[in-house]
Amino acid sequence: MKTIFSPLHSRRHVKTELDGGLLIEPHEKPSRAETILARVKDQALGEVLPPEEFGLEPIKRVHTADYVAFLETCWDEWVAEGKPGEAIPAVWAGRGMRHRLPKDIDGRLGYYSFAAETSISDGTFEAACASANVALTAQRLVANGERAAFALCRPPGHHAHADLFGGYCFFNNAAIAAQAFRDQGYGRVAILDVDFHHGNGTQAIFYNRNDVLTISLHGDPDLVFPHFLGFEDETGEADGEGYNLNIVYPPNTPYSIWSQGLETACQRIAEFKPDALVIALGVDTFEEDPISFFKLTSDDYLTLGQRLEQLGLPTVFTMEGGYDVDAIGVNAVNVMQGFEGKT
Ligand SMILES: NCCCNCCCCCS
Ligand SMILES: [Zn+2]
Repeated sequence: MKTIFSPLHSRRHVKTELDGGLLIEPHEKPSRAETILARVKDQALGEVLPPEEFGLEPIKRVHTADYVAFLETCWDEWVAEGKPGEAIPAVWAGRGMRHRLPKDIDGRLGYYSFAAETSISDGTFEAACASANVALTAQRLVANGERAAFALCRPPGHHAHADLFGGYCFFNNAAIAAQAFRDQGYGRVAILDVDFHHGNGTQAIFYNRNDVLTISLHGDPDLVFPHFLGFEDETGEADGEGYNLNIVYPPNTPYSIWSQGLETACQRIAEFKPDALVIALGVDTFEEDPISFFKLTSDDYLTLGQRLEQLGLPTVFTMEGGYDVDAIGVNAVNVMQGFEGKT
């Protein structure tokens, strides 16, 4: 299987993440991508290719032009205001307030985000664009005949809404790849999000559409991020009614239970008969993940890959979460190797 990787991921190098009232070293750190790349090479998974440049148009098929423009300039605006630290949103429109775009950078950061753990500094926009190009290059390979391709995306994307960043995400790489399939004539596309956290952005982007089926298996939002979306009664709206599926699990869920949800998801996908499949691959479902609470083992990712291959679809994997950096390479590449038949 070919892997798409961009060294420009390292332009995303923030030094802070607001967590527990402290500014900690970010969980979403450059070594995540480097560790996965090393494992890809160590396992000779296949060719490693740089992304092609697709520009901002395919990104704007999913994200609003004003949001993209904001991400491009917000760091410079922040610095121009003489702020001493990294750009961190700290104020939002609460209940009864107005969702309008203010002029001030603090207001604009709040308007275009939903969480405060995702700092911005120089290079974030460049890295986010490169990550989208990685996903679009993998999509193009699959559209040109590859059975599957691994988009080694960093920063991740599945928490990003059309005009909101958060959860370490800026551009929704999985949604951008799915929309590219649609724009190239693939009538129906399924997105399966197996990250520990709900793919709130992906759900929101396609929530009123029936041409893209969105499914997510994740930790109970009553207990974990993103807290305010991802419940099982969210099934889509308008034309999209019945085309969103959330499967929620409690702490300490092992693969033997989680895979029952995977089975439900695979059956829904088979029923939908998509022309292409995008897997939003987070491996923060791992038993040792520092910010999650499922109990999947490294071998379970081989089994997961095998099951996904049985769907028999052209498949793009977009890398999402996974924060046990020592294990992320084995866990992510196990999915690809399982997909290719390794047991
Ligand atoms: N105390 C940890 C809070 C983490 N909040 C953001 C999680 C984003 C996961 C992206 S896959
Ligand atoms: Zn996650």
